[in-house]
Amino acid sequence: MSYNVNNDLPENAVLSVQNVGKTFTLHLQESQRLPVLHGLTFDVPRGACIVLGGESGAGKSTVMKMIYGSYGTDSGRILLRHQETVMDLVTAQPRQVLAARRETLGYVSQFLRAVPRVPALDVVAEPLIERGISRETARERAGELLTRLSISTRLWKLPPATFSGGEQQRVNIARGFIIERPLLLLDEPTASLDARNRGVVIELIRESLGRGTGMLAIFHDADVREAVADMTVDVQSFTPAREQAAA
Ligand SMILES: Nc1ncnc2c1ncn2[C@@H]1O[C@H](COP(=O)(O)OP(=O)(O)OP(=O)(O)O)[C@@H](O)[C@H]1O
Repeated sequence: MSYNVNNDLPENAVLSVQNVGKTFTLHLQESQRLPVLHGLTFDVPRGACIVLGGESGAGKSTVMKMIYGSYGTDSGRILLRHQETVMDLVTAQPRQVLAARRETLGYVSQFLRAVPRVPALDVVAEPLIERGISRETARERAGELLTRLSISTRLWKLPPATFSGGEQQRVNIARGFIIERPLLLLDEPTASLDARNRGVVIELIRESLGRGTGMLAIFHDADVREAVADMTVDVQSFTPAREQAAA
C-alpha cells in the first residue's frame, strides 16, 4: 500500500513525527502567512508518555490536531503504527485516517462533544458498544469508570449537557479510557478537575501506560505532568519565529 513505510518507524515506537512543518495562511488578513512549526521531530514509544511543552501559542494544540488529522501538515511525515502497517498521516486518505481513529488513535480533549439527549452512562459506554461489546457489559464498565471519577449515580441517566465543566470533563475522560488504543492523545484532560480527581486521572494514565499504550499529552497541571511524563518535547524550539529571533 502507498502508505506502508514500515522500515522508517523505530521498532518500539507507536508514532514518529519527522521533520514536520506547519504555516497557517490567514485568509481574512490578506493571506498573511503565520509560520508555526519547522522541523518538529520526536517519537512516542509504546508505554511512554511524551508531553508537549512550550508557552501559550507555541503550537502544542496544532501538533495534536495535525496528528489527529483535523489540520493538514505542510511538510514532513507523521508515521503511525496502525494494525500490521505503518501509515503516514500526512498523506493518508480521509477514510484511512478515520480507520486509524477507530482502531489505533484515541483522543481525549478538554471538552466533551456528546450527542444531545444521550445519558452520561451511554455516552461513556458507546465506544465499547461500537466495538461489539454487549450493552449490559459496556454499561457496567462505564459505571465502574464513572464511580472511580466520582460521578454520582443520580447523574448517570442524565445527558451531560447541563453538567458542570468538571463533571463533563470526567465523563469525557471515562469515555476516552473505556477502550484502549495503541496511541492516546490527551489535550489538557485535567484542566477543570480538583486534586482528588486529578489523582484518579493519573492512576488511569499509569494503568494504561503499564499495558503498553503510548501517550502524547498537553498538561495544564504541573503535578499531573510530573507524575506521568517520561519526556517533554519543547515545541517552542521548533517555532520558526524563535529561530529567527535567536539568529
Ligand atoms: N486554525 C488556525 N488558523 C490560524 N492560526 C492558527 C490556527 N490554529 C492555531 N493558530 C495559531 O498558531 C499558533 C499556535 O497555536 P496553538 O493553539 O497550537 O498553540 P498552543 O501552544 O496550543 O497554545 P495554548 O497553550 O495557549 O493552548 C498561534 O499563534 C495560533 O494563533
